[in-house]
Amino acid sequence: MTGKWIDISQPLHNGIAEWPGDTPFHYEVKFLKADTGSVNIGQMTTSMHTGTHIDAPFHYDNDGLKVDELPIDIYIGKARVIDVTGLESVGHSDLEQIDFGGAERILLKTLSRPDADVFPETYTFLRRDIGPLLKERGVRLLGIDTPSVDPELSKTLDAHHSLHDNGVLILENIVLASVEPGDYELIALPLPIKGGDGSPVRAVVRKWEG
Ligand SMILES: N[C@@H](CC(=O)c1ccccc1NC=O)C(=O)O
Ligand SMILES: [Zn+2]
Ligand SMILES: [Zn+2]
Repeated sequence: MTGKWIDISQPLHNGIAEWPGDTPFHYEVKFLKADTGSVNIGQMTTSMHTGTHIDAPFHYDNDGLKVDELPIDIYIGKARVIDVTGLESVGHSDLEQIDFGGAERILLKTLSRPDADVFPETYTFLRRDIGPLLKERGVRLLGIDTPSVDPELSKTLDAHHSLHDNGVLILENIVLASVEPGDYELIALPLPIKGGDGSPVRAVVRKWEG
């Protein structure tokens, strides 16, 4: 018996918090069935970095890969959820003693972003020494339950670059409040947006039955 799928995505709705200054998420039914005679047709406006999403390296590197160029196998497979609650930041020294179990994907549970509708004043961020450790352990995807792997006011995006320089892709704004540490199967596929700097994803996990 395989476990139930758990949705770890932030529901997208008018009122979800965008990155400060960025495009707000908006969805509306633009054409009503009453008017078209046959169908309701919705329209959505969004930043690529609102809600649960992946960053394409092009987001922070003009020469980086775009969404449609990323390998999809990164976003499907075994992932280990690691509890890092209570830490102001996470780096090499916080993770070096932790067993990743050979997982190519790790999901960090910080619980530092309690409400998807409010952009947090502070949240747990990653330090620049994290990339080499993850590479050494064979990690290819880092997921986190915060709006960014870097602090809000960072202009140098040290954590984004440290991960990128070490071949680790990034998944942000996942919801891990009801997910216990352990091994899971993850699916978090980006949309094939040509030239995209990122993409919303529907992220789901279920307990790994290895
Ligand atoms: N790095 C964040 C987003 C980000 O930094 C951002 C998003 C929209 C508008 C401005 C942003 N950063 C500005 O310095 C992310 O990856 O989602
Ligand atoms: Zn992003
Ligand atoms: Zn990011």
